[in-house]
Parts: sequence; structure tokens; C-alpha cells
Amino acid sequence: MKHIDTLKAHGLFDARVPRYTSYPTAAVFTTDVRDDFQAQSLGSLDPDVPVSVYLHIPFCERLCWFCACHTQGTVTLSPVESYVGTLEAELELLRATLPKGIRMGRLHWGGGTPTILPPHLIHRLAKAVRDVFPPAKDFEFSVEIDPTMVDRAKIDALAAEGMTRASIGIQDFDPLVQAAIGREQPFEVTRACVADLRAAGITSLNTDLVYGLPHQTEARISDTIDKVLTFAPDRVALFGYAHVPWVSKRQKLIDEDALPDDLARYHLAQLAAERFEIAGLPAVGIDHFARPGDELDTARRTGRLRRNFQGYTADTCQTLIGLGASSISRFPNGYIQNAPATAAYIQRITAGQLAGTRGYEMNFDDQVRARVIERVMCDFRLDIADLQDEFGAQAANIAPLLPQIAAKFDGLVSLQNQCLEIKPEGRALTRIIASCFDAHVPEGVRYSRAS
Ligand SMILES: C=Cc1c2[nH]c(c1C)Cc1[nH]c(c(CCC(=O)O)c1C)Cc1[nH]c(c(C)c1CCC(=O)O)Cc1[nH]c(c(C)c1C=C)C2
Ligand SMILES: C[C@H]1O[C@@H](n2cnc3c(N)ncnc32)[C@H](O)[C@@H]1O
Ligand code: MET
Ligand code: SF4
Repeated sequence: MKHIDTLKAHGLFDARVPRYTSYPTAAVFTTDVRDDFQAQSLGSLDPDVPVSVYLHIPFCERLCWFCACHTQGTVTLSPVESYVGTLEAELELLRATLPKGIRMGRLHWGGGTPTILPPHLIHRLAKAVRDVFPPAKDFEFSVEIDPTMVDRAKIDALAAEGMTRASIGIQDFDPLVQAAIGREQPFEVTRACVADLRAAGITSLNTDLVYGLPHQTEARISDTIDKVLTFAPDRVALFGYAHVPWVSKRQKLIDEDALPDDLARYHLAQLAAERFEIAGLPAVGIDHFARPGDELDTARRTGRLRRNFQGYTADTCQTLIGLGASSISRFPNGYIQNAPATAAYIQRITAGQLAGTRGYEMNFDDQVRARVIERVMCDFRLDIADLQDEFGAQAANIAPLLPQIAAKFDGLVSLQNQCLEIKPEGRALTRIIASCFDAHVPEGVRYSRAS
């Protein structure tokens, strides 16, 4: 059987499994999580251990058709300005709930489009965050940047507030592909943005690309990659296009007939991965690439790579506090998601309540499986001995799954001394293999494809 047929037989093109940016996944969260779970989790944090903070800006000036992120369009600044006020109010609620002396190890502004904020709002928001979460030693601050929605003044404002990493959205540079996803973004504009970031002293640059977009061909993605490489990015994220029009209504504008078919999509991903490897950006996990010396590459090589809602990270903080509409907080024993709709979020905060509306409290078995799935997604490998070190006897629940998986994915994985490893030729099936350890299959949820 040809290799591609083997992968196909294991569900490469048909399986619909989560992306495992968390376990259990957001689809499993429910509204009947305990009322006091969020306040109690926040209040019982150890002030000596720094936390990560994620801040969501759910506004964009344009709404790209392909996008599955939680955001809304606005042409005026007034909703953005009032939203910043709500974030300030949320920060005050957090201050009243958190133990005194808590510090922030990492801060990420995502969206939506954080760079919709003009300089004065960037300064106001950064100050409000710092007041409640003073930065710890080696503090890092990353921001998602839309090159068409930023200028030198905004970049300087972010740099002055301590931005250490910029993540720019590119997706694809081909004009036909851009037209088909409702996202015009000239190369020159992107290049000028990168030049401004460099001039402002930003040393770490990530670029986001997507494969599997309408009208994308090997020649077009290859040309995009040529252009991206001229920026000398430290990291590249290459996401498979998730076509989920039942979740993201604007995707109904995407012409499904123009989407590459299964095999074409697979080859696009393969070609891109090869090009990055050759360019000196080895793969990190299933969809990232990082230059040697970048902390993501270092984390990969030393077994310290982690997975969070943004994808792969070298962040070691156990706790992530999410602020803003739809943001998810992660505590050692569970998750809480703020009200997804911006209006509902604002209403909660304005009423003086924390905004968590759905979530999941993990039991011990969930915590073990969360670690298992994270290791599989990060290392392509699971060693029962490591699991025993961390969780003791509970690892025994997982051990019997290994020979079953080894038999099912025969030839694509290896199993020796209770250590399961996905071989390079089986890596396209990583999400599918990870799902074998998932004890929660939500009802009525349709995930995007697995590859
Ligand atoms: C910033 C962009 C994206 C984020 N997630 C996705 C993108 C493109 C992709 C994505 N996430 C989910 C789905 C649907 C299910 C699937 O096909 O796997 C897709 C296509 C699930 C999901 N992830 C998060 C949430 C809240 C959901 C929806 C669950 C639900 O309510 O049904 C967490 C999450 N993902 C992103 C953020 C910023 C975030 C948390 C705030 C980004
Ligand atoms: C934050 C990043 O998420 C990616 N992104 C946004 N929407 C989708 C989607 N439907 N499928 C895959 N990736 C997506 C983009 O690359 C963006 O820059
Ligand atoms: N909104 C920005 C962009 O599209 C950041 C990535 S998408 C959340 O470029
Ligand atoms: S890709 Fe970025 S700019 Fe486009 S709609 Fe999504 S969040 Fe907004």
C-alpha cells in the first residue's frame, strides 16, 4: 500500500478530532461548573508562582472570510475604547480576588486585532494590566499584529510597554488567494511593518500562515514562503485551514469548490514543511517551525515544549488568566471561559461579577490524560515512566492503551519499554493518535478535519 493510502486508512482525511489546545477541549466545557470555581481558583493561587495573562481584543476593522477567531467588525473606535474600560473593570475585579503579591511571567494580547488600539489606548491598557500583575523577572510580552492595521506609532507604543515578540498575520501572499479569503494584504505593506518592528528593537518575530486555502497551489504557497523567508522570522505557525462554516458564519463566503482537495492539501503541508526545514526552521510539534536558538526550538529539544490556547509555547506557567470576551483561563485543576459574546461579557463585568460562564473542573484522571495528550502533541512520544514520576499509580490507567494503539497504528508508531513514539512517517496522524487517549467525546460537536 502506498504511504498516503496507509495514512488515509487511518482516517487522515476523514477523522474529525480536536486540535487539543487544551484537554478536555473547549467543546466539553459546560455551564454547570460550580459558581465559585473561578473565584476560588483565582483566590487560592500561590503568589510566589508567576502566572501568564491572555488578553483578548475581539474587534477587527475587516472581517476576513476564512477566520474562525472570536471577533467582530467595527469601523469606529468607540466600542473599542469602551471595551478597554471594561477590561480595566475586570482587572479591578481580579485584583480583589487574587492573593496579594501575584506576578505575571508572560502577557499575550490576541484577537481579533490588538493593533486596532491607538497608542493612547495601548498605554492605558498596558498600565492597567501592570498595576494588577506586576511583571516577574524575565517577563515576556507578545502581541498579535495585523500588518494592515498598524503603524510606527502603535509599534513604538507597544515596544515602550515592553513587547518582546510580535506575531504577524500573513496567511498567504498570493492576490488570488487573498481575494478568495476576503483579506487583501500587499507584500510591501507587510514588509514595511516588519521593518518598523525591527527598527523598534523587536528581536522575536512570528508569522502566521495557513495551508488549504481556496486557490492555493504548490507554486503559490512556495512563493508565499519565499517572501516570508525574506523577513527572517524566528518562528512560523502553519495552520491547516479549518473550514467550519457552522461555527464561523463568515466562512460561508468561502467558495468550497476552490478549496484544494484532500490530497492537494496534504501536499501543500508537506511542501511547506520541507521548505522551512531546508531554510533552517525545523518543525516544532504539528504546525510550528522555529530557528535553532529560539526558545520554542530549545523547549522542543529539551522536552519542555507546552501546548496552550495559542498553539505551542515555551511558557512554563501552570496558570493562565484570560481576560476579555471569550477568553479561557486555565488553572491546575480546570478551565473557565469568559462569556463568548462581547455584549454578555460587558454586562457581567459591569454588574461587578467575574465573567466566567462555562468551564470544566478536572478530576485526577483528566489531569493525567491532559498531560498524556500534551506530551503526544509536543514530543510525538509518551513514556509511562515519566507519567509514573508525575502521577504515581494513576499512570496504570494509561499503560494498557499503549499496546492497543501500537497495534492499531502498526508501522507508524513504535512501542518499547512502555514508551510509545510516533515515527516521522506517522506524524500526520498525531491528532488522531492523541484522540485515542481522550475520555470525553462531546455530543453534537463537529470538529474540523484532522490534517
Ligand atoms: C485565533 C484563532 C483560532 C483559535 N481557534 C481556532 C482558530 C483559528 C480554531 C478553532 N478552535 C475551535 C474550532 C472549532 C472546533 C474544531 O474544529 O477543532 C476551531 C476551528 C474550538 C475552540 N477553541 C477555543 C474555543 C473557545 C473553541 C470553540 C469551542 C466552542 O465554543 O465550541 C479556544 C480558543 N481558540 C482560540 C482562542 C483565542 C481561544 C480562546 C479564547 C483561537
Ligand atoms: C491567529 C491565527 O489563526 C489562524 N486562523 C484563523 N482562522 C483560521 C482558520 N479558519 N483555520 C486555520 N487557521 C486560522 C490565522 O493564521 C491567524 O493569524
Ligand atoms: N488579526 C490579526 C491579523 O489578522 C492577528 C492574527 S488573526 C487573530 O493579522
Ligand atoms: S484573521 Fe485577524 S484580521 Fe482577519 S478577521 Fe481574523 S482576527 Fe480579524
